[in-house]
Amino acid sequence: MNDATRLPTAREHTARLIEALRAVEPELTTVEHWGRHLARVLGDGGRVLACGNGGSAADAQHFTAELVGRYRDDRAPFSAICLSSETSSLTAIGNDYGYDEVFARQVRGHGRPGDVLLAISTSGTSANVLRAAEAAREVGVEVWSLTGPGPNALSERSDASVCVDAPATATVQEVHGVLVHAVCAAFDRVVLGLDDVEGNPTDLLAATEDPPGNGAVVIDVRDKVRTARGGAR
Ligand SMILES: O=C(CO)[C@@H](O)[C@H](O)[C@H](O)[C@H](O)COP(=O)(O)O
Ligand SMILES: [Zn+2]
Repeated sequence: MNDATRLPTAREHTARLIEALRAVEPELTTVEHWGRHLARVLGDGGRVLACGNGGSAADAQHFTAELVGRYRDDRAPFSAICLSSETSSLTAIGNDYGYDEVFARQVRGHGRPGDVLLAISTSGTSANVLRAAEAAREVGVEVWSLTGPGPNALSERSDASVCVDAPATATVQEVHGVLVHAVCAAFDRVVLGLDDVEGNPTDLLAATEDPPGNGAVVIDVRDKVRTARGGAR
């Protein structure tokens, strides 16, 4: 059996993962930004949607569960829906409109301007995920994607994306899992007012990273964050 068809040993598998994690390091500022931006969107009553197929469906579901439940520390729940977990919607839409529409139709149903869609695809070419990204942009939902090597069709349909440059689907999925947790940690650092990696208190106002003049949103976030912290002022 030649090297292309041979399945890696556990040691080789782990070595490939370490290499892929090193390669994705320049993208970590993007996922930190996503976490901080989500704190503003969800704190203001917005919503995040997530979707993917197979292992990426599991990643999408894992992500939304961290936000509705909790990542590490206790806090208020936030609105996050995994479109791949809605079995009755998935089967009905798939049956009535075709599998390519299963996520897009849900995006049109749940998404509101300013919301975020996290679209996950290792190939970056799955038709139902591409349709979801297109539908999101049509209704004013921001599209972030986690993909394999890029650029690809999904990254080209996204407002921002992190493309993991690894040849194996399994490795890409494993790196996506790390990135999902990194987004959640950045989100919680803002919501819970925890120190950032340099030991500086995370400043909620700075975290919005929006130009001045959007005061109402910031105030709303502060209220939600106070609730998230259990009402402490
Ligand atoms: O988990 C795995 C492979 O590790 C599979 O279930 C894999 O997710 C499926 O083949 C998906 O259909 C792949 O879709 P995508 O990541 O290319 O969008
Ligand atoms: Zn898998």
